[in-house]
Amino acid sequence: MNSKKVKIKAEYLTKKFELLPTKDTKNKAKSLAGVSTQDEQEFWALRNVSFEIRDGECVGVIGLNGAGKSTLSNIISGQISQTTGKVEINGDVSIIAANAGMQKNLSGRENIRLKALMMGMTNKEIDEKMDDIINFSELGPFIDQPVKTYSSGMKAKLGFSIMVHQNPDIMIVDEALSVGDKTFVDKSKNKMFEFRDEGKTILLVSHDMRTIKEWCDRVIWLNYGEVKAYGPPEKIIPEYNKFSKWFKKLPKKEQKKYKDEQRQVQMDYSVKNLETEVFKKGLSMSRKERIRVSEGLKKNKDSHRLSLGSKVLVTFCLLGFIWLGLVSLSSATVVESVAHPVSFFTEKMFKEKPAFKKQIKITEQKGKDNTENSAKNNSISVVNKQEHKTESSVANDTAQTAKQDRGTSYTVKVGDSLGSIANDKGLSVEDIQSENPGVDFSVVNPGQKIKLPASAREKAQKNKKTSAKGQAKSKSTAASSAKEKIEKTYTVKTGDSIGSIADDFGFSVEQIEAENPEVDFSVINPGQVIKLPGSNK
Ligand SMILES: Nc1ncnc2c1ncn2[C@@H]1O[C@H](COP(=O)(O)OP(=O)(O)OP(=O)(O)O)[C@@H](O)[C@H]1O
Repeated sequence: MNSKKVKIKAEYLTKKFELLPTKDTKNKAKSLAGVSTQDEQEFWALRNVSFEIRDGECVGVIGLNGAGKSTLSNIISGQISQTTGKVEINGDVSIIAANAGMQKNLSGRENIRLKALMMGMTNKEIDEKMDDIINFSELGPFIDQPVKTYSSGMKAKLGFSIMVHQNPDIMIVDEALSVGDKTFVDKSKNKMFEFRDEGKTILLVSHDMRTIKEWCDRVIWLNYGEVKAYGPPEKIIPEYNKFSKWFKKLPKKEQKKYKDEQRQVQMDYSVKNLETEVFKKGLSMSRKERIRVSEGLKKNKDSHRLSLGSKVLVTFCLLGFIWLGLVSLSSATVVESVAHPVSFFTEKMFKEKPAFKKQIKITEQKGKDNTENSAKNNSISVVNKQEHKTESSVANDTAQTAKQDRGTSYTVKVGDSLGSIANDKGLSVEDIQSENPGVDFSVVNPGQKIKLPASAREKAQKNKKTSAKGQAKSKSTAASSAKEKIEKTYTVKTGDSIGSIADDFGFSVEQIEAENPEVDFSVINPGQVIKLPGSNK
């Protein structure tokens, strides 16, 4: 038995991608919401992948383009999640792949800090290592340029420098060294040998069989998402080379046919197939083991899909927002709309909001005021304005009454009694009682709905309007007498003369002189107060 500690253990791993045939935004939106579309096609990039990697091992991952190598390294580094199965990782993982985890708009230096912080290093530790990382990367002044301006070799240099200085337990190198220049690759290889000698675990994804042979203790050969073989390089590499030769020798048409058939198998795959494969191989499994495996196969769902619970929650929130929107546009309150949804939709939703209605009424009234005012003299306009203002408030009152009385009911509020309601509405207690024959009015409860007699209500509104007009009239009289009082004296302003004052107020000069016998009107000064006669000429 191998005494070395397991560093990576993968069991019955699968990875399913949804393929969308078009870039249709409708399809994209559906996919994000977790709704499957008819056009959607499943593609199993990994199928039933199981292996173990132990402490200090360097394992190579090989296979044709599209075999699933990067998908596997991304699952192990935690960048994407598997669809089914289990991955056990014991230690810190760092991945270097072309573009892996680089922020394109940040500079090389900023990316170093970001990746190091993500690995749990402190700013002080990063500052101490920053110069070493930059020197190792050989990027010189380009370290302060945005990564989006780097060549693929420069990105690989930066990624590799960051990784070796992070000193992780498990290193995943995905084709990153194939793009660097020879000097850098040699330097990086030496560094990786040092790591391997320190007993660290390395997963190396490569098409270069020489490097795989030179470095790896074991090799995983992936073929169209499946593990075709797993073993020592001296056994696996010749098998793979033989297969590669066979494939390359096929006529183009045959190559295409082979690829299409394999891809079709990847599209037709399902968890059911996986279960059949697993249990066929594991006929000798104990019942307990079968249950454990079965659970593992169901456990991980696609992370980009919403669970049923999340879908319900999202739908509920959306409906809630729509409901609140409708309530804000209607004449009902949220509580009313929830308590009486049917009447909310049939009666309240399509009625104008009272506040909106009130606004229109006031605007109309203002327009009326303006027309009337322009036709009358100033003193009358003051009074008229007061009267109209009062009528506006009657309009407001009426709108408010209409709001309360809309339909035929009134909702009892805290502190209401039958008497107070009757009083407020300008009705008699008997009016209300006769409109609600079955109701016991000895006790009225907040929230209780009572009917209001329609005719009496109109009467009440009329009464209210009349009394408001009466109030306006008396206010107008009061305003006139106030004006008379004000006009008994006049304070002389700059530019006034006895003649101009007499003209302005409709008196003769003699009348003013007679009212002010003590005043010498040959000179009058601004600020001087003079009496005005009691009546006009
Ligand atoms: N996000 C995705 N959506 C749909 N299909 C995907 C996605 N990512 C990868 N695939 C598909 O999964 C399969 C495996 O891809 P992967 O990149 O793992 O292959 P690979 O072995 O690393 O290839 P290469 O040697 O060319 O790098 C491919 O057929 C690829 O088209």
